[in-house]
Amino acid sequence: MLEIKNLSMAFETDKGLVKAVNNISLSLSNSEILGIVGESGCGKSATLLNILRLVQYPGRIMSGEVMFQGEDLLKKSRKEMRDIRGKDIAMIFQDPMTTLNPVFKVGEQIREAMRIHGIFSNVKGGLLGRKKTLAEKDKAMDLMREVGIPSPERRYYNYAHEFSGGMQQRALIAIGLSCEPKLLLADEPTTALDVTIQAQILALMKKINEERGTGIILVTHDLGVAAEFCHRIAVMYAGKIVEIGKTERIMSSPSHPYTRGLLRSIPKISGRREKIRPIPGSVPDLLNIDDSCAFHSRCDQGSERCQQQDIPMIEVEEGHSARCLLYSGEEV
Ligand SMILES: Nc1ncnc2c1ncn2[C@@H]1O[C@H](COP(=O)(O)OP(=O)(O)OP(=O)(O)O)[C@@H](O)[C@H]1O
Ligand code: NI
Repeated sequence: MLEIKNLSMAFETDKGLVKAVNNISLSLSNSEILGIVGESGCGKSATLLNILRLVQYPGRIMSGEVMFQGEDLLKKSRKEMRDIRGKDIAMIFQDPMTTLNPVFKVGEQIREAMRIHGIFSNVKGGLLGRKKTLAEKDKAMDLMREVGIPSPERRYYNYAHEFSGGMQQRALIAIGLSCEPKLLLADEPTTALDVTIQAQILALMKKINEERGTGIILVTHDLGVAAEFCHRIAVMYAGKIVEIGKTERIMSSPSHPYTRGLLRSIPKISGRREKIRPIPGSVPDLLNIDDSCAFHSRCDQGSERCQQQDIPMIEVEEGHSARCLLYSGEEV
C-alpha cells in the first residue's frame, strides 16, 4: 500500500542543514500496523508529516519517493494532496485539544468531516432539509458510538472542553475515520493520556485495523506500546532507520545495539526482572550529521570503522535488518 524510498528531508537553518530524515526506506502492506520508535528528536514525526507533505518551512524534502497505491505523493499537486489527506490517508496527532475546534459542537465537527468526504451522498437519496440533517446526525452518532463515546445523543452537543482527553482523542479518531481512510497515521496518539485510557484508544485502533483493514503507522517513543500494538517495528535513530523487523523478532532478538539499549531501558512486563538501564549519553545534534553510524559514541560494541563509513542496512534474517557493522561479516 505504501512504500517510502530513500526519503530525505532537512530543515534549512542559518547554522546549516538539520537532517531530520536521512535516506529512509520502508513499506507498509495492506492492513498492516507498523510502529516507528525512537528517542525524542530522531525524526519520527517528520517522517509521518512527509508522507502527507505537511512539513512546514524551513523544512524541505531533499529527495526520495513516497509511493501510495502505486503513485508518488511527492509528485502530486497541492490540490491532489488535499484530496488525499483525510480521504485516503488520515492523521491523528498527540494533543487532541489543539486539533478539535473549541467553538463548534464535537458532534457537528464529526458530521462536517463526514459531509466533506461525501459520506452522505448515499444516505437515502433525495432527503431534504431537516430530514437530511437528522439522517446525517444519526450517522455521526453511529460513528461516535463505534469509537466508544458513550451516550452520543447527548455527547453530540458538547464542546471539546466538556470532553475528557480520552474522549477528545476518540472524537478525533471518529473524524479521522469519517472518510474511511485506507491509511491512518498516528503520531503519539496516546502520550497525553493516562495508562488505562491509552490502552482503550490502542484497542480501538486495533479494532478498526481488524474490522476495516485500515493500515496504521504508529509513531511512539514507547517501545512497550509498539510491541503490544504493531505487527512490525522500525527503530529510528538520528534521522535513520537503524533496525526494522517483525515485532516478535525485534523484542526477542534485537540486533542493533541501540535497540538493545532501548529494550533494557523499559520495564519488563513479565518474566525475569532486570535492572532498568538507561542508554548513556544523548542523541547527537542532527546539524550537519554525516553518514557514519550516529550511535557510535554511545555504543559499547563500536569501533573506529563505524565512524568512517556509510553503513548500509544489513539483513540479519529474513525480513529483519539492522544498520550495523556487527552483521557485515567482517571483523569490527
Ligand atoms: N523548524 C525546525 N527547524 C530546525 N530543526 C527542526 C525544526 N523542526 C524540527 N526540527 C528538528 O528535526 C528533528 C526531528 O524532529 P521530529 O519532531 O521529527 O522528532 P521526533 O522523533 O518526532 O521527536 P519527539 O519524540 O520529540 O516528537 C529534531 O532534531 C528537531 O530538532
Ligand atoms: Ni514527534
